Amino acid sequence: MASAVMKPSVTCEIVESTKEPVFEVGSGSHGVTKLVHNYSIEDNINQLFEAIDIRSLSRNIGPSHQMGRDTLQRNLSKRPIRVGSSQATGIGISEPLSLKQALRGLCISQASEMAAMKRLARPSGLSGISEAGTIKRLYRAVVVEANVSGIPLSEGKGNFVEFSLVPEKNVNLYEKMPETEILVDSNSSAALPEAMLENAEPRKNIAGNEIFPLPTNIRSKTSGIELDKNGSLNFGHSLSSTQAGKRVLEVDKDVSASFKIKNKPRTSELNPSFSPICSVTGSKLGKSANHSPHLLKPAFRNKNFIKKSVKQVSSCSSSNFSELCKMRSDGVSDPSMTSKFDCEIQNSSQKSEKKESKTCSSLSTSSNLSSEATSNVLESGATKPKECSSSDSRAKAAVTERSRSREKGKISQSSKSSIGDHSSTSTTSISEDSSLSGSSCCSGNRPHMSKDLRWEAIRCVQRQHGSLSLGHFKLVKRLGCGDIGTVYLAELSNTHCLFALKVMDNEFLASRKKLTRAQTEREVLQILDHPFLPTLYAHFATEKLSCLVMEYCPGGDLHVLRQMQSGRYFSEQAARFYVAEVLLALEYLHMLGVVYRDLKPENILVREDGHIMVSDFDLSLRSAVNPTVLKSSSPIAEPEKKISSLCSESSCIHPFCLQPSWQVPCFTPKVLSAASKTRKLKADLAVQVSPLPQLVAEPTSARSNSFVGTHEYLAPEIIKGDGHGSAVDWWTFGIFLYELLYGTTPFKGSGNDDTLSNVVSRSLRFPESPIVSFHARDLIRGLLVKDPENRLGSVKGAAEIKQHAFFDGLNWALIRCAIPPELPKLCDGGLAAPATASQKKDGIRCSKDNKAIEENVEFELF
Ligand SMILES: Nc1ncnc2c1ncn2[C@@H]1O[C@H](COP(=O)(O)OP(=O)(O)OP(=O)(O)O)[C@@H](O)[C@H]1O
Repeated sequence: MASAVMKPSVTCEIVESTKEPVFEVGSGSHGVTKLVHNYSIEDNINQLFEAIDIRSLSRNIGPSHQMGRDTLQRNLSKRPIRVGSSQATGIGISEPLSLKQALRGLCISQASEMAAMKRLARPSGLSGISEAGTIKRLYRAVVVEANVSGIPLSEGKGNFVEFSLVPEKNVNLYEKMPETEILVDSNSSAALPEAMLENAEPRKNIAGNEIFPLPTNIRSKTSGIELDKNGSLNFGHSLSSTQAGKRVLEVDKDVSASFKIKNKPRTSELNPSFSPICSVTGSKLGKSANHSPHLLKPAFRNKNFIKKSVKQVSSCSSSNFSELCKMRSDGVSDPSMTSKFDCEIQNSSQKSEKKESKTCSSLSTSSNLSSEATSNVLESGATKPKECSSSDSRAKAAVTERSRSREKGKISQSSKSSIGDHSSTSTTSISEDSSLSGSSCCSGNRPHMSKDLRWEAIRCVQRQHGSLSLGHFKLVKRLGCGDIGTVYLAELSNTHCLFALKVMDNEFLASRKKLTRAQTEREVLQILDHPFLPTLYAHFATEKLSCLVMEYCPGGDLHVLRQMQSGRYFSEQAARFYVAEVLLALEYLHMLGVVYRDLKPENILVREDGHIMVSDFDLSLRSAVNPTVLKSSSPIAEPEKKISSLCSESSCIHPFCLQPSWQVPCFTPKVLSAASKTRKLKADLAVQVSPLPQLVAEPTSARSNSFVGTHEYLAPEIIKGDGHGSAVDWWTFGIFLYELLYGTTPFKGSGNDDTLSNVVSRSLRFPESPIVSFHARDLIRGLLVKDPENRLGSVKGAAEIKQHAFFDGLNWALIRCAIPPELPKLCDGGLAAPATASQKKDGIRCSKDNKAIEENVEFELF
């Protein structure tokens, strides 16, 4: 019986095995292993590794036995397991050097892919990671090309042996989050803007999915599940919809530069009966999933679940979008499911076409709008929806539930209004089509939302009815009204798909010279595809009305949310989160050549999951953008930044900070061969790092003389009429941060004129209370520099601002997966914050609106 014996000599040899005969091992200083039994290759390789293990162990057994025992213990605790075994009793790998020898010729990329697959396949609670260090984290699974390793193989047994090196120890999941990875669906990953990916290095696994390292304190947005500090699972936040506190101030500025202001004063009182802030950590998602009829983001990638859902799909009525939508809201996100949906939808549309709409498409028939009335708003040539005898009871129930869920109360209104004057603009207008007729689905080339079933719901209606019209929507409630139109929560009939429907009166727009604004908004919306910006699903127009079908954002806006905070200001942490997301949205807009110009808390809507959505683009300035690659200044020029960026924090944001666990093994195998080496590399980099070039895509050529914005947010150069460009967004960004932190804007005067003069001439002051960190104040100071040339962000745009110390430790690339600040409790249905008396009227007015449309009387738009 062959057995392996460790010789306490310098050269270790594997001589014999006391167990089952596996190897007969040749002796000698080289320790050549000779295969004498035709056991499985797995066993052979395992044995080889045992031998390596033993050999390396023996090296440690020298003069001190104690040392040898310690090493043995250490190494035992790192033991990986055999292929296919769930027990940690297989091969032992003790030292990186031995491992390197043994694993020469490994296919590293395949190894890491398999590691990722295996980790994902394991129950999360068991995904502990041993202390074996970087090498074992990244080499958990390897494919050994046996012939490269010098192991003779039996013919016909194949040349590959798969090893799984998995950790044995279960550890606190939360602690080990930095070492885990998130699987991002290949399609949705495309949604990550490049700016957000600058620090994370995704790699593709076998399935073609991109894998990103997952740092501490993150959750999977797709699953909606997050981990608290104890490692226990919480469900995603939901926030009540709060359209109420809109600072509505209608401002018209005619060509002659004077402007009329209809000021609806901003009351700063909240209804005392409104519930104070309370944590929603817990079961919110489940609740909102039940009550809120709008679609949730794709959820779990759970095989079983998907299978089950596929069954449901195949058995569901092909014409019933409700089912499809519901299933999507239940979390079906698998691409295969989408194609399945597509098939079903295709079939459904074909079938229903064949049946000449005799079978109930009921897409518009259960609408509140009567067919007679809808004929008024149906565009010319559109097929008039047929009457349907049976309405969708589930849709009705959902709507009833929603209307029941409207909470009562009173909320403050904002006095900040947007001033829009394009009269003197020198904007480069990029217009696609200005015709106000026809309808269009805007799904083209939008990877971020491509899996969203709402696209298909709209397409389905278009297929069935030729084009989309107002008659296909049930208006659920009025969300609010702006300078150029009124926004409704609307359900695409019979689909459970909710949208924000912005309805604009063409005549009104023309008479107030606001057609350009409406057009700008549509054009900007059409090019957006970003997690923090709204999706435009479709737009259509009649002779009388123009409509934008947008993504509905149920969480209200930051102005209202701020007033719900104690002290009416956000904590610094919450403010940092919101401004960071806004910054990414602005960065994306600037890259598209869009200067936003209307940043204020009122325009920052909160999604159900607590992340933000920047809205309202009618004041945007569009221009060409010239991306420039700027060479960073030398590390000597910015010693503080560079060195501080090389910190030990796993969530460091600085592009120069190379996190060992974030390295892509394919490119840096040597760096990752041992934790100590990585540490050394990191230390070396602190000295040697050479500056990387930076991509700057600021629309620096954008110039305008328009007097646009909101008084308290207007940049000095706008007020002075000096002409302005993208730097105005960094000014407003400073005011925005100030308001979130202090609950007021810095230059607010007793009236608008006062405010404007303060903006131009008064120096920036910070109140003593609340106490705000130096970094936050420093950032505000940098942004609120009156001369736009010297303003932070004016040279390198968002990239400059992102590097400010206020954002230290923030993971830009994965912020959309970060846990948003706690939100006030959702009211039932998650649709609305407390309704004001006027809102209560709105509820009634909603139905009146429909009536108004029906009767073609003055539609309450403005
Ligand atoms: N996608 C959306 N989801 C939910 N609510 C929305 C959405 N878009 C707009 N709203 C709400 O509808 C209201 C009107 O929005 P709109 O953008 O038309 O006007 P505004 O913000 O006052 O801008 P402006 O007057 O500058 O056009 C706002 O209170 C806003 O909160």
